[in-house]
Amino acid sequence: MTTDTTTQGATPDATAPRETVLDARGVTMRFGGLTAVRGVDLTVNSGEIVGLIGPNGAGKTTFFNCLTGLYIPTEGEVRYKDKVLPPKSFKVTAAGIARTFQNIRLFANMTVLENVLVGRHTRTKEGLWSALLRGPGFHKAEAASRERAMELLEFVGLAHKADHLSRNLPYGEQRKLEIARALASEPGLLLLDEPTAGMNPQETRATEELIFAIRDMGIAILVIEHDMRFIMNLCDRVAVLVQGEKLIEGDSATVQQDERVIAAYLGEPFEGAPGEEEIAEVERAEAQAETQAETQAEAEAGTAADTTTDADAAEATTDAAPGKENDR
Ligand SMILES: Nc1ncnc2c1ncn2[C@@H]1O[C@H](COP(=O)(O)OP(=O)(O)OP(=O)(O)O)[C@@H](O)[C@H]1O
Repeated sequence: MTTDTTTQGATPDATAPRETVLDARGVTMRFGGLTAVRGVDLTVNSGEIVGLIGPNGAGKTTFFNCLTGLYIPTEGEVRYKDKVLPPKSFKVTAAGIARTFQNIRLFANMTVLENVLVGRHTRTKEGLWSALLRGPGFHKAEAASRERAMELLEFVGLAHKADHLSRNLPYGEQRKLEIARALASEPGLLLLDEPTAGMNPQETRATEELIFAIRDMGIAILVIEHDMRFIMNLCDRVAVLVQGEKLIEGDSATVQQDERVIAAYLGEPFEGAPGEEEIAEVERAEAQAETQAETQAEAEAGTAADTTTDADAAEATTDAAPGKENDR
């Protein structure tokens, strides 16, 4: 990777004026009877890396989908730089929000470079006729797009694989390519859905550095992740979703120490919890087996003691038998 690895979790210039990049208010998403997201407010400011965490099924991806026009929220409003977002994903991308997906969505049979070029289409002005006629305007725009795409591949460390088919990249590099493709739309806000899923510790560390470098380019970031160490090290602010609702929001230390967050992650035993009865049954059976084993051990020890006594007694009897010495 060619990014500057000296960057840290704190924003580069804390005194720089902050602009609200994303402003989600009262976002609710219902699927029939299920409320996946309920009244969630969240802001992301320029220069910030904000984390969104929560247990499985908490509604994190659904919330992302509401922000990016994949879902139209049942209630609430999402603004990007003070403009209400249109409910269409390509328009949201054009407005300035790019994203990656939890399940990588690359064009498997396209090259690495082509995948990034696809990501640029919202920023190219050449229309259909220009493309069909392939005039000078088209060639100029195409050359500029390729140049920018190569810069982005250089940035994520994949320039040397520009001609490889994306399906042949190792998993960690596919995630990097997804990020390069998202950056190709020149976003002001990048949403990352589990960017380190399936990565080894080295790849995770490299991704952390890459995200800091993206932030330093002036792109605000909202990231979903299950790796707590990664998120706490990376983020200026963390919001916690539990069962569709925002439980708490704050800096890493505040969130990490919050007992409700710990309980939501580790789980607290509660009356009638699934499996409680089974656990109790296993414990009873184990206790019973232990008692039986102890009783048996005692019984065996007792028998052994009896046998020893009998033997000793027999020996004593033999020793005491008259004429014994004479028999030897
Ligand atoms: N399209 C859909 N139709 C019906 N229910 C859905 C849909 N999408 C998500 N859900 C439900 O909404 C809830 C929240 O799911 P979501 O995927 O947003 O959670 P998550 O926090 O991203 O989970 P994970 O960490 O496992 O990815 C879940 O109960 C899920 O089954």
